[in-house]
Amino acid sequence: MKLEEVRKEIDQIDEQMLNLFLRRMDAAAQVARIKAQTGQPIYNQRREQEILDEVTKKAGAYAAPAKILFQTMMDVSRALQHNLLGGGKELREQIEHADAAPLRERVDAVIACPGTKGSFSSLAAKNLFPDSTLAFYPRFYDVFDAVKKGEATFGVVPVENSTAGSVEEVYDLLLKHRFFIAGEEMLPIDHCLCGVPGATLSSIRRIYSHPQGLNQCRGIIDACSAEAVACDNTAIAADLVAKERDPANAAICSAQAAQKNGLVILKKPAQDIGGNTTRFIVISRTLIIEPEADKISLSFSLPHVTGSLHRILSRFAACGLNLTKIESRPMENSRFEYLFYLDFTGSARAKDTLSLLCALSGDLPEFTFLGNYAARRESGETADI
Ligand SMILES: C=C(O[C@@H]1C=C(C(=O)O)C=C[C@H]1O)C(=O)O
Repeated sequence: MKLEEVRKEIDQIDEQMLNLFLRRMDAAAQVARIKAQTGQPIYNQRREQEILDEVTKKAGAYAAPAKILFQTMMDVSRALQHNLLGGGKELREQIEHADAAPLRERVDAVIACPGTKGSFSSLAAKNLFPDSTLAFYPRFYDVFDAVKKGEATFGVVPVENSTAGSVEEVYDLLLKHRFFIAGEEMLPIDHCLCGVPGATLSSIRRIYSHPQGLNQCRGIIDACSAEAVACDNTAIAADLVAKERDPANAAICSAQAAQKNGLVILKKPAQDIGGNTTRFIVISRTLIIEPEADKISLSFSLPHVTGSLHRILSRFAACGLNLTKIESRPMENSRFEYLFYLDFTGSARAKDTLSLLCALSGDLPEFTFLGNYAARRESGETADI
């Protein structure tokens, strides 16, 4: 057979398959109506397993791909049923009625930042909320606590750095509190190695910073043969070095934090890799979706079943949503089970995306919609505060 002939055959098969797929979806819609009358849940694991066992048995050499095909068909059949029965109604209402007032205009807001004046998070906060009041808390934990208690309207915390990777503690706190993400900021991070007046590169024996700062500046720590000492925050490290007045101590922090504490800069930039950038998020107890929101964050857990993550991701891809970040964190009180955290490009107000989110909220264990906000593609200026 010639290529053209085989392709003709494939076209015919596709047409038949498409018709059968449409019939299958119509049948699933009928099942949904019956389930609504009888009060049965949409998901029937036993029935799906029976179908998959049968497919695997009959598909011979193509058992594995046939299984993927049928699993995907059942995923979309369930999604259709969730939508027909108004699944994720609460989420739909929450998204449709979300507050859309821009962050920049919230002049009465109090913004919780980790560290003290000059911390990188506070520089990011100043860019996001130029006219709001900043309140400082020692640790990321305390920032989340301040937002929880209502002491602060929002919190600004770092989530990832281009050199050192994710700030895992922040992901864990986010997944524990299930706060919304209302915005993000990216800052170029230029670290300084600084000490008290009189300190030199050769007098340094201990270098204080947040673990992220230490990880971004391994080269200079090794060059000084110094001990790396972890602190809650880079600006707190600067404060500590200033108070101890020991020329053997140095801090890795922003130039602003060095200046505020009267420290002298021994090396700038102190980081190993050029273009060092950190991404920060705004955490909020209430859902805020600014009009230009184009990034969606969510989390869920998954059963340890072959292909379960792939199947979810393929549903996002089918909706035209591009995955920009995935993180898995161990779940509390369970061994080697994970919560997945995902960022996608997209607007939750777009019809198809909203339907997908609502279907997933009914389908996935521990599903949480974490927000829809304006993605930053370029780094903001490092503000002076
Ligand atoms: C269609 C049904 O609903 C769901 C979808 C299934 C499918 O697409 O085959 C199977 C079981 C259910 O999880 C059903 O219950 O039959």
